[in-house]
Amino acid sequence: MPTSTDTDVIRLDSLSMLYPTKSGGTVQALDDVSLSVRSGEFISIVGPSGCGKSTLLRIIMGLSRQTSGTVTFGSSEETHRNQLGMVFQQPLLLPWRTVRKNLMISPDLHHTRDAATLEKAESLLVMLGLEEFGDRYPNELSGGMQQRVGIGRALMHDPRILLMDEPFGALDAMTRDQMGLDLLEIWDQDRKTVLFVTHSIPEAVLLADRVVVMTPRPGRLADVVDVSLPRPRRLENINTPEFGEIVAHIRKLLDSEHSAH
Ligand SMILES: Nc1ncnc2c1ncn2[C@@H]1O[C@H](COP(=O)(O)OP(=O)(O)OP(=O)(O)O)[C@@H](O)[C@H]1O
Repeated sequence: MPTSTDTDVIRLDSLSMLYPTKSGGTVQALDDVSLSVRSGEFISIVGPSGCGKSTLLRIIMGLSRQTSGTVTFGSSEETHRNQLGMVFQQPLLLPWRTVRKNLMISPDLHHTRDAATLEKAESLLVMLGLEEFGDRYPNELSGGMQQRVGIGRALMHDPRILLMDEPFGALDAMTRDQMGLDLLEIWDQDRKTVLFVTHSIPEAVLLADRVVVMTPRPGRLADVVDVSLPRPRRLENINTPEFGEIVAHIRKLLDSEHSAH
């Protein structure tokens, strides 16, 4: 059981997930995952392919229902969904809508378009460095810019918690590094709580306060590693011995879990 405090925004208690298979059996994706996430924390989640990282975010988001265990938001389980924003690996933009109108998808769907939501979209365009591109269509943007729109869309309703599932996985290495730093800048403005899934250990360490390391399927928590490097973080941090030590420690954890299976 995780130790809970007043500032916890998400608490996972003994989460397990079994998926039914077509042959009538089951696949266990998660096994007894417990974690407390504090308000404003940036948590990265790493683990081998198929260990249940996406499943974990989908359960928190409410897109999947766990087989057992509980997810608690703040002090209650209710009305949490509008506190959550999710960013996927593919930004899933509507190609026939401009950038501005892609940001407005949710207000348009929920008939909440008003002066405040339009103003929010404009301020996000500025924050994301896309003010020149509001009237452009997704196919006129680079991959990094498209992903920025995806992040903007998740931020439209000002969620307290941002769930990010390999958001930079489809980007080239340089764009990816820059996007990580941009994300930290956005995060620094109002310190949302972030859960960030990635396959890159250096990216996980560069961004996070803590890195959750998962075992191969069924995903359990191998360890939760503190990253006490000073902020603001910069790419130069990657070359420091402290950074290298944390990365090596996580790599070792993943390797030992891999060989134990
Ligand atoms: N809807 C589903 N039905 C059946 N099995 C599923 C379903 N979704 C995921 N799984 C299985 O559950 C396990 C965990 O999948 P999940 O996508 O959560 O892993 P992941 O860690 O995010 O993987 P990756 O890093 O490759 O994206 C996998 O074995 C996968 O095949």
